[in-house]
Amino acid sequence: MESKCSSEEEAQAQVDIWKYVFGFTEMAVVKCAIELRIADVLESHDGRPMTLPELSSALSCSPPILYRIMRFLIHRKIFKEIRVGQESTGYVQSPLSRLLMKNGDNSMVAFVLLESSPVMLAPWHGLSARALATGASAFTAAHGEDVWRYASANPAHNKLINDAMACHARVAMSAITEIYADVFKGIGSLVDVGGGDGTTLGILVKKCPWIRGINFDLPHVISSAQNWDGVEHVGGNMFEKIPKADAAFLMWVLHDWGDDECINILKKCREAIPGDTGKVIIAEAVIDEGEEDTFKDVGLALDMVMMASHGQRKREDF
Ligand SMILES: C[S@@+](CC[C@H](N)C(=O)[O-])C[C@H]1O[C@@H](n2cnc3c(N)ncnc32)[C@H](O)[C@@H]1O
Ligand SMILES: O=c1cc(-c2ccc(O)cc2)oc2c(O)c(O)ccc12
Repeated sequence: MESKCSSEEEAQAQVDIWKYVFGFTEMAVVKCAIELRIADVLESHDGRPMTLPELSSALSCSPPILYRIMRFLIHRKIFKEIRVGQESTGYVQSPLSRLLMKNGDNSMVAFVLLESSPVMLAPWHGLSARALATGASAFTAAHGEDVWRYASANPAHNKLINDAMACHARVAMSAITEIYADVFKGIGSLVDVGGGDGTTLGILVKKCPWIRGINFDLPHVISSAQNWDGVEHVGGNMFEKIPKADAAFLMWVLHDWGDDECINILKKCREAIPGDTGKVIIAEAVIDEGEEDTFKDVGLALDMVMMASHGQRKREDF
């Protein structure tokens, strides 16, 4: 059956296609804003607007180039421009630009730097080859080894991953401990399997001080993890043995793996917890096919990241 488009739809398509033609510019310019520390400098101006000469001098940037960068970011509502006196305008922060401050609350800087790193971008060029073949992930095709092996041999990339995961952990754990507080009642010890740098458990133990935390991850991740009160770090391989605890927690781990590997991880969790009272708590992004939820775009993008990086798909799809 032929589907007819209205002339308005066709006109809109002529506009929309440019979003994809120039899609990469958003990530690139946001990364540039982070590197220049635009949000940090504006924040240190005590909420007062900064004019172009003031901002370019504080950042040691060329004013005409900074003007164009700011025009782009303001159009996308990342920063705001307000009137200063009769003649001039100045730049100020927005809720979005505050997430681009290096040490801001809920900073997403580390996540942007991971996703825009050359190591992460290379596999995207092999996505169609991945769809046509049944072998390794696009990451392995691009770099010759899987993400975790690559990270263990490249400390700078390992840090990018762990810092990015910590960004997500801070946001996710503040919501999880608020909304699902009851899940953690009565748990004496909890092992976070693939827990990264321990941020997740650091936050959990602070909110639920009756829990003794065991942060379990690959040895190269544990060797650079930070210290957290009430959290012990253990290095190892979750496919071999997971430290014993009353409960096992898995966040953003199962979606990295295929079905057979997930079954093996879950079996190892089963061996680590008490047979009668043990709990396995799983925190994952869910794509709900039926409903339009606020984070649907993010979930679908994350699914593509899984496909490019690990070769997996979100499990609830099938
Ligand atoms: C996507 S990250 C999630 C980190 C953390 N759970 C979070 O949500 O912030 C997956 C973690 O699994 C860890 N991992 C991968 N293979 C592992 C293995 N065989 N044994 C233990 N941890 C592993 C990685 O090092 C990484 O820290
Ligand atoms: O957003 C990501 C990114 C990665 C990732 C990190 C480093 C690489 O060299 C490739 C991919 O991995 C993720 C992941 O495993 C996950 O569970 C969620 C998000 C991401």
